[in-house]
Amino acid sequence: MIEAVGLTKRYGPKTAVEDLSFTVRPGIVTGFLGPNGAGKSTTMRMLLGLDAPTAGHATVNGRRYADHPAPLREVGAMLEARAVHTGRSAWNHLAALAATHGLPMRRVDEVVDLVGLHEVARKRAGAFSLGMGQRLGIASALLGDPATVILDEPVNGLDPEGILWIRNLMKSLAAEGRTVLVSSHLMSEMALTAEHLIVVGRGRLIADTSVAEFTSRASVGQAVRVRTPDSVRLGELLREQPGVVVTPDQDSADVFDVSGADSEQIGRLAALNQLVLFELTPHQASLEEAFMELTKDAVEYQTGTARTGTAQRTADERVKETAA
Ligand SMILES: Nc1ncnc2c1ncn2[C@@H]1O[C@H](COP(=O)(O)OP(=O)(O)OP(=O)(O)O)[C@@H](O)[C@H]1O
Repeated sequence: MIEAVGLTKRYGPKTAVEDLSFTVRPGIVTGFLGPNGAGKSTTMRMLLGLDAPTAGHATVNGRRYADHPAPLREVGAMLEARAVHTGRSAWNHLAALAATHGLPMRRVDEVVDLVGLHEVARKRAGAFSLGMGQRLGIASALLGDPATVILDEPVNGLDPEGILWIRNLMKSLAAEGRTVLVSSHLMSEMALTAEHLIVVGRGRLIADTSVAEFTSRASVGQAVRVRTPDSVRLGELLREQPGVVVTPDQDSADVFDVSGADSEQIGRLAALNQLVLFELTPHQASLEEAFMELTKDAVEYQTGTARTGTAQRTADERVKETAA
């Protein structure tokens, strides 16, 4: 069990995390979700005692991380881009870690097998691919057989096979009764992996909800794809309507998505103003769109429609394909 109470972190005038309180329960995977810069890594660092909170506190199984006599047995963590670029072999790296923490050497072989690094365990870890590096990071996190596991963006940069492997690993760790907290900026990934979600934006709590609840709320949302040569004018008219959100398409100036108004309302508005329509297509808002809608005011470095852009969708689709 992880508990954060009023966690706050300021770097000079910059508030990275503000008054964040949440509980992470054992037995399920909890997704820690938020756009880039939302404060996920900073929060995780505070949970692990690597950053001192400006205010508030965090405990793991009732104690602050630093107060655990054998923290590696209590909490295993892999923080983002934690490079193990070293001349040591993977096995030696893990063995050194085990020796420092008084863990038995047989545990090194166990975790090497668990993460599928058996074949390359004696090779230099510095020459590892990103995926192998992630596996080694996870092996380090699991070395102490911890009751609590914290992983920062573990699927970043992985191929579909690696993503599937991490997803299944997290689920099995939770099924063993462990507390599993995993951060991501991809809603679709969390929908496939986590049961519960803690969503943050600009350092603040935006939602603390089950994935099922989030998904059912999100799938209610309808959007309409509009294609018109009068996109600027129609977009302006739609934005004047209460509750209507217009999202321009990245690839075509004639296309935009509308939520908060249905096809009939959009068609009538266009007719009233003598604007030409080429297409009106209702579609269900995807989970990713629902997440972006939820966090749209909390995105730190927004570049036009970048977060709805092609790269994001491609990653999203890849994850879905892997699940299929
Ligand atoms: N050491 C630091 N000094 C100053 N500002 C910092 C520091 N660490 C983080 N920040 C700022 O705090 C905010 C939260 O950063 P954090 O890395 O925790 O976000 P994140 O949700 O993990 O994002 P990402 O997914 O991009 O890693 C950002 O605005 C970041 O620039």
